[in-house]
Formats: sequence, C-alpha cells, structure tokens
Amino acid sequence: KPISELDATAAANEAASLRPKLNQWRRDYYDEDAPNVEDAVYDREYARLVALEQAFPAIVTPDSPTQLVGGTVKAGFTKVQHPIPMLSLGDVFSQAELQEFDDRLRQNVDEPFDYNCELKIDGLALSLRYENGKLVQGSTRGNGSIGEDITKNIMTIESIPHQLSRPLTVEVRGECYMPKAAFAALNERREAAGESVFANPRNAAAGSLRQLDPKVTAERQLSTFMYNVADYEPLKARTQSDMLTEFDDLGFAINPDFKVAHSMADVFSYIDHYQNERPDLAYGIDGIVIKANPLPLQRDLGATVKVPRWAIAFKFPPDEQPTLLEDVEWTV
Ligand SMILES: CC(C)(C)c1nc(N2CCN(c3ncccn3)CC2)c2cc(C(N)=O)c(N)nc2n1
Repeated sequence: KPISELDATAAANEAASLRPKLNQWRRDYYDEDAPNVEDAVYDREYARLVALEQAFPAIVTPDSPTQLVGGTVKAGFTKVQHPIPMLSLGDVFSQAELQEFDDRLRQNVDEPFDYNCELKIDGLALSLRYENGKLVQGSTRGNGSIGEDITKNIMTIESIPHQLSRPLTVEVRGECYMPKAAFAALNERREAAGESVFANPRNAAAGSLRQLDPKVTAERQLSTFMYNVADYEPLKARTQSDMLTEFDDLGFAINPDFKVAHSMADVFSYIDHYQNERPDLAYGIDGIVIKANPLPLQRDLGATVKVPRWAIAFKFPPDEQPTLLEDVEWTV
C-alpha cells in the first residue's frame, strides 16, 4: 500500500517484517558470498524500509539495516571498470589434452619457447592499481570487465604493499586467498558463535574480501600471490618468470613454487610433484597454470574472446573431502 495510506502501527509492522529478511540477505551476500536473492529484489525491499522509516521516524530500530555504520547499507560496492580486461583461463583435465594444447600452440609459433609453471591458487582474483608507486585502488575481477571496488578492504591485507620500491604506474593482478589454517580457525570460531561456516577457503576469502566493513576483512588473515600485469610496459621483465621475480623486488608477495619448464616432460613432472604435494601446502590449489614464458610472445599471441592463447590451466580432480576440523594441525 502507498505509505501515505498507512498509520504508524501498520508501518511499524511492515518494517518489522522487512528487517529480518534484509539482514539475512545481507549476511548471505557479504558473508557467504552466496547471494540468495537478486540485487533488484534486495534493493526494492530495502528502499521500502527506508521509505517507511522516513515517513515514521519513531519506528526505526537499532538493528535496522538502515542504521549500519557508515550510514545506509550500500546495496553493493562501487563498480570498477577494468581498462584492460581480466581474462579467463581455458582448462584441460588430462596430460594428453595438455600435450594437444602444446602441439597446437607450437604450430602457430616458429621459434622455440619455454613455459612458466605456476600453482593455481584457489582464491579470488583481484587487481591492484598503483600510481607513481602508490596503491590507489583495489578491485575484484567481477566478470572480467567490471569488478567491485574493495580498496579499503585490501588496505588491511599485510602482503599488499601500499608503496612499491619503484615509483611505477602499473596495474598488477593476482589471487587473494585464505590459508588452510586460517580457514579452519575461522570456521571453528564461527561454529562456536553459532554462525554459519564457510564451505571452503575460496568462499571464505571471497566473503572476507567483500565485507562492507574493512575491520572485518582485517581480522580474516587473507594473503595474496600476484602473477600478472595489465600492461607489461612499466616492467623490466621480458619473461613471465622474471616478472614474478620483479614483483618480489617491487614488494609484492609471489608464490615461490613457480618453475620454468624447457619441455612438456618438465611440465608433467611439475604436475606430478604438486599433485602429491597438494595436501601439505599451506593454501588450497585447484591445479597448475602453464604460460608461455616470453612476454612478447604472450602479447603477440593475445587472447580469444576471453582466454589467452598462450596459457592454459591444468585442473586437478576436485579436492577430496574437506579436512575435518579435528584433523587440522592446530597452529597456536
Ligand atoms: C593472466 C592469466 C589470464 C593467464 C591468468 N589468469 C588467472 N585466472 C584467470 C581466470 N580466473 C577466473 N576467476 C574467476 C572466474 C573466471 N576466471 C582466475 C584467475 C590465473 C590464476 C592463477 C592462480 N589462481 O594462481 C595464476 N597463477 N595465474 C593466472 N593467470
């Protein structure tokens, strides 16, 4: 009914029925990173509550989502356009398919080249923009072209430098993840507090990054491994492996387990090694990524609609049953 036809009691009753729904939807959206309702529905119901409370200020309650820190709950984060899109990755599921990727690629490239092998960290892709060496913006990958501005949240992540060792203007991309031990401890805390637990470290990282309140992000022990750049220009590196080393020099966290492969035999032994090593890693991985090592070759080969011709992910079978809390090595 139009607000003008309501009296204070009717308005208070309607508002009282809206609040728990909106609060639950918000928790699902921001904590679980698993929205249970379309943004449009959330926005419509939220707008109705705001209108009711504006028409009848006496019905406002402290737990109303309209009363949250920093004024009204924003229906979402500010959107960010990625000037250079964040690509997806093609994937293969067997060494035979990987060999086909290599055969196909070498048909189009006459000079020999190495691959750089990297662990495929199971987290959330993000992009960090620096101007003259100063961190100015952090954003999620989103759909590759439009992401969310999470600058305030990523400022709380220790492994993300606020100032680079050189005054570069560069946009660096990587993965934000939650280490397995931090994930287990967080779920233990949430379980003890009667809150819902996260299904896996990737959801926990996503939910922790997309918190409206940066103070919550700060206590979630997130970390990063950076692995790509929007534009190679500002860097000295001429290969993927040198770029990772240069990222380290600049102050970024990179995954140390990368390895240059001079043959597919090298790639296969890297895969076998980390397929065995996987349970002992401090963080989740869902495969490995192999990339043509020469950066000029990456540039020349470019990408198809959304995936680079010069890189492919080899996916492991889905993780075995998640580690039961009792089995986790507790780090005090
Ligand atoms: C720069 C390229 C495109 C080759 C690239 N893309 C990646 N990803 C793309 C797909 N991504 C994605 N995410 C969500 C939805 C669709 N695609 C998530 C990142 C990489 C991810 C990792 C990693 N996880 O450790 C890595 N070492 N290297 C990557 N390299």
